[in-house]
Amino acid sequence: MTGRRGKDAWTALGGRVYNITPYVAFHPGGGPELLRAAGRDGTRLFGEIHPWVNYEGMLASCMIGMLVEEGEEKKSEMDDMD
Ligand code: HEM
Repeated sequence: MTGRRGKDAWTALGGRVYNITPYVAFHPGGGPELLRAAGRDGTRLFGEIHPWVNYEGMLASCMIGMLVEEGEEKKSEMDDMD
């Protein structure tokens, strides 16, 4: 609950969306620094600071899904059943 209005903070990295909330307290660069990427695509910011960090491994259990462009959402068969 470190995002805006008491919600979880999400970011996108390399085309994947992560809930970074559980990691905020552990980020070596500090919580506020990490949260600069919250609510947006953090790929460029991340790469400017530490491109060598293996975020895919570190945040594997925090992954939510793939980032898609607006209007690009794939409709699932489940929607048709509604
Ligand atoms: C979202 C995923 C992120 C992960 C998994 C992550 C992970 C890490 C790790 C492992 C380090 C230590 C690196 C080292 O000592 O070689 C670090 C340091 C740092 N991170 Fe991140 N980071 C993330 C995002 C960000 C973002 C978005 C920013 C800035 C906007 C940021 C800013 C920093 C800074 C400034 C340090 C350096 C701290 C120091 O050397 O004192 N990080 N991060």
